[in-house]
Amino acid sequence: MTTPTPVRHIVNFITGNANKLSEVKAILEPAIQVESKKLDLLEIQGTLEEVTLDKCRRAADLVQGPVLVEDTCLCFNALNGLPGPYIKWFLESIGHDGLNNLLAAYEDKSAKAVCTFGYSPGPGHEPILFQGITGGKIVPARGPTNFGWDPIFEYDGKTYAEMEKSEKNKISHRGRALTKLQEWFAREMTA
Ligand SMILES: O=P(O)(O)OP(=O)(O)OP(=O)(O)OC[C@H]1O[C@@H](n2cnc3c(O)ncnc32)[C@H](O)[C@@H]1O
Ligand SMILES: [Mg+2]
Repeated sequence: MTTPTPVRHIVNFITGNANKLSEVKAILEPAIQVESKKLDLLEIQGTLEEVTLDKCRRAADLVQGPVLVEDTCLCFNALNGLPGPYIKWFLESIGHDGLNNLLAAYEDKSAKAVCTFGYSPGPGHEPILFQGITGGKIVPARGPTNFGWDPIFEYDGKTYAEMEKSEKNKISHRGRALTKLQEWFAREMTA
């Protein structure tokens, strides 16, 4: 009897964010090889799922092939989930201090980091979504400031920015979403 040769999967991750790319590579490789195209995709307004579905369809049309995309949200519970998918613009406009100040009037500083990946086999196919959520709280910035809102999101006593990369990837919104993607790839692509 011959043992089946393991299939090596390749994904084309479309993103304009180098930090996301390096985390995705660290988590998926070598089992899934991550290639990438740097494109800033237009993002619609809507629910977390709608934003990623549209981003994924748009990416598949642009590259005319299989694609992986991802949209990240930071949802403040006291604000019923805002800034949510608009976190990038809030962060760029008001920074870490401003984001903390948004919660000044509330006792509840809890937040959810939500990562939604969309995978499409190509144009015309409905994307498949993989979502990961990590609960934490918003705190005054601590740690290196090289990736987005990492310094103000605290999980289990440490901000994401204070963690080793491998430590963050184990418990992060992105790590959790990618565990689901890995399980799906292992199931679907070997069937
Ligand atoms: O091209 P894309 O993949 O869309 O990359 P982006 O940087 O535009 O990313 P999003 O649209 O998903 O916006 C999410 C915002 O949150 C930031 N962000 C994403 N993941 C993060 C993480 O794990 N830790 C801290 N900040 C993060 C990111 O820098 C953006 O400002
Ligand atoms: Mg974006």
